[in-house]
Amino acid sequence: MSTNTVKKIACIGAGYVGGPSMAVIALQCPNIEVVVLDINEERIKAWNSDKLPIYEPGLEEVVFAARGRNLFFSTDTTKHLGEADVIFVSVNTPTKMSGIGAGRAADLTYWEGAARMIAAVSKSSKIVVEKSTVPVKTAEAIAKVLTRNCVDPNVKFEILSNPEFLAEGTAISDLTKPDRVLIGGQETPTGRAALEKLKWVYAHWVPDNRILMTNLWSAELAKLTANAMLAQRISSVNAISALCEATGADVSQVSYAIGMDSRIGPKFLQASVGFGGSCFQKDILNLCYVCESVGLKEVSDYWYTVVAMNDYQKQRFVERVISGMFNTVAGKRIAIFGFAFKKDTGDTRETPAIDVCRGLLADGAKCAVYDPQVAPIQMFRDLSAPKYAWDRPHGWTKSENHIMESVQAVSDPYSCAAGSHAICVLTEWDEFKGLDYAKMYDSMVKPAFVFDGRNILDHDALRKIGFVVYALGKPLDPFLVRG
Ligand SMILES: NC(=O)c1ccc[n+]([C@@H]2O[C@H](COP(=O)([O-])OP(=O)(O)OC[C@H]3O[C@@H](n4cnc5c(N)ncnc54)[C@H](O)[C@@H]3O)[C@@H](O)[C@H]2O)c1
Ligand SMILES: O=c1ccn([C@@H]2O[C@H](COP(=O)(O)OP(=O)(O)O[C@H]3O[C@H](CO)[C@@H](O)[C@H](O)[C@H]3O)[C@@H](O)[C@H]2O)c(=O)[nH]1
Repeated sequence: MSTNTVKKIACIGAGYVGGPSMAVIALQCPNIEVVVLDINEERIKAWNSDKLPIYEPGLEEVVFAARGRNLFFSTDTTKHLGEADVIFVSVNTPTKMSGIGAGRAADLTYWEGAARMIAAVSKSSKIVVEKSTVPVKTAEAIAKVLTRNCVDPNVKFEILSNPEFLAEGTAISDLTKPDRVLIGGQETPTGRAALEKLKWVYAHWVPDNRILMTNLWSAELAKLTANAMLAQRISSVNAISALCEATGADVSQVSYAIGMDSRIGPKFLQASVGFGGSCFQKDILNLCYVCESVGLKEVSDYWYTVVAMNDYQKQRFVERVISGMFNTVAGKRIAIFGFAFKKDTGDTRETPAIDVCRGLLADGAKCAVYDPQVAPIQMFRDLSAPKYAWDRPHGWTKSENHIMESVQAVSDPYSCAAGSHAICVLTEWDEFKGLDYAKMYDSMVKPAFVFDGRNILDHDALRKIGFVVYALGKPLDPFLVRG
């Protein structure tokens, strides 16, 4: 038998990363027992039910195939952490809300809690794998927590960094056919042995040349850098979208033209109302904070502009809506099409829809929101939560009355548009492309506006119906240009 054999894997954190990534490992490695653990009992209950706690194309098939065979979801951390030889930690690493580094630094409370749990129950040596996105050098801190808290001095911990690059909405295909799997470890004999063990797990389905092995700090930093560079592309094209509107250029044509340059490439050049999601902003702020803490203020300032440009883009969109509608939206019903941060997910973390709705509500609008995957309770929570409160297991539940009064969650797009002055497209759901806009037009207040924050609709067809159309980064409709 190979010395690399892993018999049991446990994962702390049954969220968007822990759930899907462990399900794929279980499916691909039927001889390894995989147990996903969480402190959130409701979440574990949902993972064990027919209605999984997250929506992700292809996820049900994978979970239903492996669950009960070699994939388990549990809250019994003591038993399963004690038995596992490899432990992934995939807990949330939110932005700090208070204290030193508030608003930028990563809050490692959950990570430290997980490390203390591992130390308390470990009676045999373990490989502990950082799956969460963490600041560079976290492995060093975690090693100290583990070794100083473990009751048995013979127990050894080897820490690996194995950041996750999946994107929501495509998680299962990203996990099944990853561009690369990155594993960082210590450059010592025991570190190299641990690297080989984890590589052995992935080698069940990932080709050898796609499994990269680096030192710990490179792996930790590569994750933050990948997200920073992806977000930077979006902020760059969004910056150009503003210039397009001012000059009559068309951002889709500009993106296409530059994307044909093989050095630039065509992906991630889609102008939008702004990037959202739980990772980009958090990880850039985290990167900025790491830079600052080692005295690299200029480097920090450089990356910070990516977030600042994203905030500008969301604000710019709100201002376009308000100025287009005769400088006021007070008392006007605005149909919001899409609340999730991207299509094919029900996730609303840091979705640009939150900032756009808040901006419109602040000007007195009434927002009617339709999203095929987002539950109304989630929308209300998001619109009333303080910044960064969402990324905590026992999150924010308070809803402010004035938000409840001005926001309506609607279960179909036609009722959402009826009686509205404008439709704002904030998520690129495919179903929005095939709707009967002529029917909607007839039910709306005139002039009826469409503000397409994703550039997914047929703008010429909408204009023919009679809509005044704003398309992000495209030549402005004369109606919207102030005389
Ligand atoms: N969401 C993504 O697409 C994505 C992709 C790559 C990396 N990441 C990173 O992965 C990490 C996890 O992200 P996520 O989206 O899965 O978060 P999530 O909030 O969906 O899941 C984290 C889970 O950890 C649980 N948890 C926290 N502390 C715990 C503890 N001590 N014991 C047991 N469970 C605990 C929480 O209850 C929660 O269910 C973050 O660092 C994130 O930046 C996320
Ligand atoms: O050209 C583009 C591409 C994306 N977006 C927006 O950018 C955000 C993020 O999209 P995406 O990156 O596809 O989804 P995430 O699930 O946030 O995945 C990112 O963040 C994850 C968490 O770290 C990483 O693992 C992934 O590699 C990285 O793509 C969304 O609001 C998108 O609508 C654009 O506006 N224009």
